[in-house]
Amino acid sequence: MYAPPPASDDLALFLDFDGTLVEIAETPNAIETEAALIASLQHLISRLDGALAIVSGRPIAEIDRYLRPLNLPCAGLHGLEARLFPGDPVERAPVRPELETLKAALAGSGLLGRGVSLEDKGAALAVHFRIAPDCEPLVWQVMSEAICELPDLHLVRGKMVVEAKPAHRDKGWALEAFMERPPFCGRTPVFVGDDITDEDGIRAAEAIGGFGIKVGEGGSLARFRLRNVADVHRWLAQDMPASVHRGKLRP
Ligand SMILES: O=P(O)(O)OC[C@H]1O[C@H](O[C@H]2O[C@H](CO)[C@@H](O)[C@H](O)[C@H]2O)[C@H](O)[C@@H](O)[C@@H]1O
Repeated sequence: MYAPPPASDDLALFLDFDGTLVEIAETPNAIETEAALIASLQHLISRLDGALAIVSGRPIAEIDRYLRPLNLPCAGLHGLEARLFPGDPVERAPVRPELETLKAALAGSGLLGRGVSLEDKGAALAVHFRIAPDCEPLVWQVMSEAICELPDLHLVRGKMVVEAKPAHRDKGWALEAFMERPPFCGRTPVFVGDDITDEDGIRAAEAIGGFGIKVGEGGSLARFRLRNVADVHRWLAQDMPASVHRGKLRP
């Protein structure tokens, strides 16, 4: 895999959040967003005529909070939430009652509180074990046994996390939904991401004539690779005037 070409003005850019735009932290709330990143995104939105979207496993409300004052086209919860146009209300998939059964199984497992934590995102659940990596096999076992009885849900692995969600939406669906509409349609889609769930977005981009950029190590369908979050920031900031690069927002 090679370094990507500079971002040109005819792209539609789809950016994962954790591990791509912000460094991975010990817990979900411990991440930090750099002011220079906000400035780069703002500059790119104008260069790409608005064809830039965040596609994350987090809820859109959190993305908005971390990227304030930006309000971008965004897909959250791996596509279960979508805001296709900036400023629109967020469209949300219904919360499946099966998730309550899964929560009860997790509560009864004794895992929570031993360094394993539950992130209840409404329509999706994430079980984190970054603080207790030895618990990974048990987390997977408890969740996959519970899921056997709940065929409408499926499990996806992420970085030190197992997530449960309905299978009908993923990051590939999100990219395709954006690409049907202006200002994305007619452009070359590029998906940038670091995690297993980003491969759906990368596959969708490549399938319609675009390309993927894998961030960090590990196998990927992507044609291009950037080493880390800092390299992503440098790639996004190419061709930016120095004043923007230093993190100065336009009024
Ligand atoms: O699709 P993404 O934007 O990459 O979001 C994926 C998940 O990110 C968060 O968890 C991950 O990042 C945390 C902060 O760095 C880290 O502590 C955790 O171990 C990672 O799995 C978020 O909490 C999840 O809801 C997202 O699905």
